[in-house]
Amino acid sequence: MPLFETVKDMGHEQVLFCHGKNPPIKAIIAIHNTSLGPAMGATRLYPYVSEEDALTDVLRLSRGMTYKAACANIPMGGGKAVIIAHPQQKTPELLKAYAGFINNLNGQFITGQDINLTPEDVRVIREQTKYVVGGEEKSGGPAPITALGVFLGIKAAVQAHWQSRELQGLKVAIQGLGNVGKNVCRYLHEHKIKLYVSDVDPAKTAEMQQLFNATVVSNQEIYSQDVDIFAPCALGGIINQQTIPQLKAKIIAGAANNQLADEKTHSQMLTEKGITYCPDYVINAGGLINVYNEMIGYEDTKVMQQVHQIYDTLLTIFDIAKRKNITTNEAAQQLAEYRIINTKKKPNYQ
Ligand SMILES: NC(=O)C1=CN([C@@H]2O[C@H](COP(=O)(O)OP(=O)(O)OC[C@H]3O[C@@H](n4cnc5c(N)ncnc54)[C@H](O)[C@@H]3O)[C@@H](O)[C@H]2O)C=CC1
Ligand SMILES: O=C(O)C(=O)Cc1c[nH]c2ccccc12
Repeated sequence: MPLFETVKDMGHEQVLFCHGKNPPIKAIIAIHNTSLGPAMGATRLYPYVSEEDALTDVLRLSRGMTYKAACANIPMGGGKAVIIAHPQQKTPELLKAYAGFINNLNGQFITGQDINLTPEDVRVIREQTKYVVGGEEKSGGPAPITALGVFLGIKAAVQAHWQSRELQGLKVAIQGLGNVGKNVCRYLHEHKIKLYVSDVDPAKTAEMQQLFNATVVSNQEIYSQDVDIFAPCALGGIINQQTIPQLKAKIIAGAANNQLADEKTHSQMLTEKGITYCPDYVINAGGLINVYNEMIGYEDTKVMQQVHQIYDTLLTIFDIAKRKNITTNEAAQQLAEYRIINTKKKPNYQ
């Protein structure tokens, strides 16, 4: 699709193509919507196969951030950035050059750590720009809060799907046991849920087997497990034409961004199959909630209250979907767009 057609279709305000020769840098910063405040979104460094893939990823992720903030009642806009590079090409010079591009946006984009960036990388970026958040000592990073949000989302989906509060005895398949996935496992195990896990890193599956008596399965088999709930906590695009027919789970509730390979087609297929899908940007808002509160002054009780809202928001979304006979994905998008139109803009964060 021609560039402006796509951007118009998805509703982005600005897309910045960042290029430099010395050091060589290619990055894209996408600002989707700043109606509620400056655009927030962490930066992902990834060796994209093509520039088209990088653009598609950043456009979808940044729009997801707009909806994420709106659904979580965070008065900020949505953006996201990708640096097209292999992790081995990551140098302090590259990160500093990238920080220069963030500065050019004068606070309209606030970023932090996503895939393939470390807290140390964020420190390097912070030397050059004030528009980065995350990695504060006191909050312990966003992942444990994201995991709590996912756990609460699972509870909401169980309530909506089976009208039940009972978690004990349920079976959950978790794909990806990184910072979020392992904490999701911990919450589920504490509630006597049986775990089935996969990860490309055998050390991580072994740890979950040992700590929580999880059953280890391969990445190919994770989709077809005879479980109640599937929790994708690794990559995007995993709900697609190939995987949907394999699913036995009745609920999809996980942290990964961009879970649906094609939002319209695949959310429709899930609805037809009677699967309750928790829209990714609603259930994984814990990370954003955490970094936003670091920015404005962290208070545990406030963060907990905002994360617990994920439960109620999901129930509202399931209810809208049922009443209007639309997918949960469409319902979440409608809720987000309603809030964006009806919320008065806050002054800029500087
Ligand atoms: N950390 C956070 O607060 C937030 C994370 N997310 C999303 O949640 C997902 C997980 O995030 P983190 O745990 O922080 O990342 P992470 O990088 O710590 O963990 C990802 C895990 O997935 C595994 N993995 C990679 N490819 C896999 C495959 N094909 N099959 C199975 N496992 C595979 C990796 O080995 C790793 O253990 C990502 O998609 C991220 O964008 C979304 C919102 C907030
Ligand atoms: O939920 C996402 O995809 C995020 O990008 C959340 C997030 C994690 N760390 C950050 C730092 C600045 C802005 C957003 C985030």
